[in-house]
Amino acid sequence: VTSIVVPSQPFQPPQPTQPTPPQSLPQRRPMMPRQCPPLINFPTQCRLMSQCSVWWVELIKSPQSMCTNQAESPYWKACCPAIVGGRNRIGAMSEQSLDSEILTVPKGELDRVVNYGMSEIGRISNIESRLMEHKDFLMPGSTAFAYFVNMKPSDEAAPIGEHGLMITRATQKLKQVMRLSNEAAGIATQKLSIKDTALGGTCIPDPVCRPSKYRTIDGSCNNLKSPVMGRSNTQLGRYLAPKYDDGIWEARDIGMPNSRRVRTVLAADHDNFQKDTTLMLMQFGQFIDHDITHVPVFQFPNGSGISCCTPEGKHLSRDFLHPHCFTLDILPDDEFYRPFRVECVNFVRSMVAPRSDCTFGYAEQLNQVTHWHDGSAIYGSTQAQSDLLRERKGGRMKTFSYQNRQLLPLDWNNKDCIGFSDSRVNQLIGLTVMQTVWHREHNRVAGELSRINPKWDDEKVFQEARRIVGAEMQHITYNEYLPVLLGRRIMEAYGLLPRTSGFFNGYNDTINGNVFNEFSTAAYRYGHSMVNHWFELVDENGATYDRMHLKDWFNNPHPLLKADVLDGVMRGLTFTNPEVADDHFVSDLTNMLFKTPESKHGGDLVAFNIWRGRDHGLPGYNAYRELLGLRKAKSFSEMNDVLTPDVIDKMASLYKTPDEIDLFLAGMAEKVEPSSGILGPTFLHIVADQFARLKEADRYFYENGGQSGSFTSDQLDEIRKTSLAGIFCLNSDGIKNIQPLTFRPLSDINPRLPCSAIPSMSFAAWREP
Ligand code: HEM
Repeated sequence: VTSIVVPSQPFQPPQPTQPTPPQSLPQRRPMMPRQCPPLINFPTQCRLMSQCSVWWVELIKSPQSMCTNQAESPYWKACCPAIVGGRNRIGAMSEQSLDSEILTVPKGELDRVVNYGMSEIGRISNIESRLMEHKDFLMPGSTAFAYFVNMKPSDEAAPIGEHGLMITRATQKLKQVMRLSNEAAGIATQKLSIKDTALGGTCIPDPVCRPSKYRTIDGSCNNLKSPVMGRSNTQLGRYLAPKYDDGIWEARDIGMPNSRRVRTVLAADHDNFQKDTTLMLMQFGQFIDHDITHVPVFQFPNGSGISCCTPEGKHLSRDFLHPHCFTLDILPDDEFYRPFRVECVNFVRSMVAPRSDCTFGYAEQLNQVTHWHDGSAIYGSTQAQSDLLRERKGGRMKTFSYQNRQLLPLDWNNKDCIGFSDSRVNQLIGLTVMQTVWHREHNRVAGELSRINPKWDDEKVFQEARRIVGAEMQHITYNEYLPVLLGRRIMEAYGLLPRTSGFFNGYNDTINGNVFNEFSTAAYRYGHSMVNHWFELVDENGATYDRMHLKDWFNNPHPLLKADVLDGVMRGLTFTNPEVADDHFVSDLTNMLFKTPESKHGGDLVAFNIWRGRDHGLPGYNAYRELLGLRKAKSFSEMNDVLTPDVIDKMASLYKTPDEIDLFLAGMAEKVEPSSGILGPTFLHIVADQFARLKEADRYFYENGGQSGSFTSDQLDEIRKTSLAGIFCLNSDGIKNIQPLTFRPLSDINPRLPCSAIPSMSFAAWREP
């Protein structure tokens, strides 16, 4: 199946769309062909550079394919083939079907276990009162507190997590009273509904869906047959059933090697730069991750963070340990932590969600943001969050105006940027820059819409602007970002390539559009490996004038008050190469994560990723090899198809059997095939499949035709002119030059150009008579 279709028309020179601007393009201009040459035997047309981004690998070898002609159009262009189609994906991973025995449980017994589950909340609350008296909560200023801020449940998530916990505890009791095997306890119990029990009130009611051109804020009513699909505060999906120690929720821990040790042996800090991408790939990747997934951890009822270790990094006595602690042990031979005498690192278990089908069964983790790629990182994932972010004038979002620059609104203490759209917004400067730029883009679009449609009220302008901004984000993701991450071959196989024209008609309401646990807890954390030691601040001439070391700037957005920082960071992201996505990570993340000015050391994000995988019961790497059609390894050496002998030897020194190997680091260590983007096969397929779900299962996907939220074809053609470079030109403080493809480094085909050579959409197609 191919989605590349030969255009039936011979090459037509493009029609000028705008008058020629006064700015001139760089002197070293590639050749301008009179007729577009074929590219790997496909006929081509002269298109905007951003619309040729999936052909980067070929274009870079074929500079004669550049076709910018200022007499016709001010924009930077290349000759590349048309892409139409994008249906019938052949690459597909499916959820494991769970066959199980039928359980018959007398009603009285069910009621008893349900009461037990409910009483657990009271028991935990008693423990919590004692711990609060003992001051076992996290204090601002500590690394553990800074970590907690990024993992904090929203007001809406906290009670739902409590519901999930009651059901999980009831299932654990059911296992005990019925003497069930691990498998039966986690899987067969899913045939038992909780609807007619005292926990029935925790079942997620189906919302009443009205036909609408706009997405709901909480993501519900996207799939009309399954209106809760993708809603915020619902469970993650899974490809494979979990391997919890008790089959239900006990973390996968028995007999497993220490996760910090796994990290230090397998993943050293070692700089190696990915030459054909920019650090923007890392930063955009994190931003869209925050749009689709955020699993919070448990907290105290008053919103304080749970402390699982003493402030000096020692273990608490059992009497003072919160039941949701899953502390990370530091072994005595740990070279980094030993001088600080740290033995214990704070780690709290992820919140669990009631199962969407309202049954007993193994625990599923809670996603507190909408699963859809819908801009929820800008707009919030609940009505209350959205309400707090809106200005209620002209369809705008609130801003904090500082020296005539529009920044993100401040939090209650007037200290940091507000976290209603996403509580992780202050985590690092690059992310706050990204959030700010997209926030501004909303207000820019709202301004343009109000200008051409002065009769529209605040609500209409807000919803239309949100719809357009969501579409722009999706377009950049599928058109510019994913092709770099996955490569064109996998993009084609999974039907991910965006079309050059026309609608996508592959909406499928039978596909589960939720984010999957394997994606959020392992595969999509690939981006942690691409993080650099610092953010460079670069000026308009391309010179680096400052560096912000990651370890010194966690959770500190204040530099953005300085006039040149937003643009400086943005330019830095487009100028710098990231670290290679592999099994190496910078020490700023592996020893210094969330270090505060008061502390000398921080946490280890890679050890946390491994630990989180066990908290979520993710099966081992070998199970995913089998799922993806690689050979299930009986011995370590059988993994030599995708792992190097060095990695295999290290794994054999840590794990007893191949089945134990944690998914995250094995996925990162896999060899990358040429033409398969930047990920090894396991993560490549998990990520591709997730983005295929987010496309095909999303009724509001921007390219869809024939749906209530579909754009007109004229509008869609305008959205297709959007590029990340264009978004930066329009929303920076004063960026004047940028390369057209910001995920790719500067080159002859991707030079720094004046912003006037980067197109942006016109709003005429939104004008209402
Ligand atoms: C300096 C940059 C970054 C920092 C400091 C950071 C930090 C974190 C932290 C603390 C967590 C939670 C760990 C836990 O489970 O306990 C996390 C989760 C995650 N990170 Fe990152 N991250 C960074 C960049 C990225 C990038 C570039 C990507 C992807 C391209 C990414 C993807 C993810 C994903 C998918 C999760 C899981 C989110 C969830 O489901 O809750 N991160 N990150």
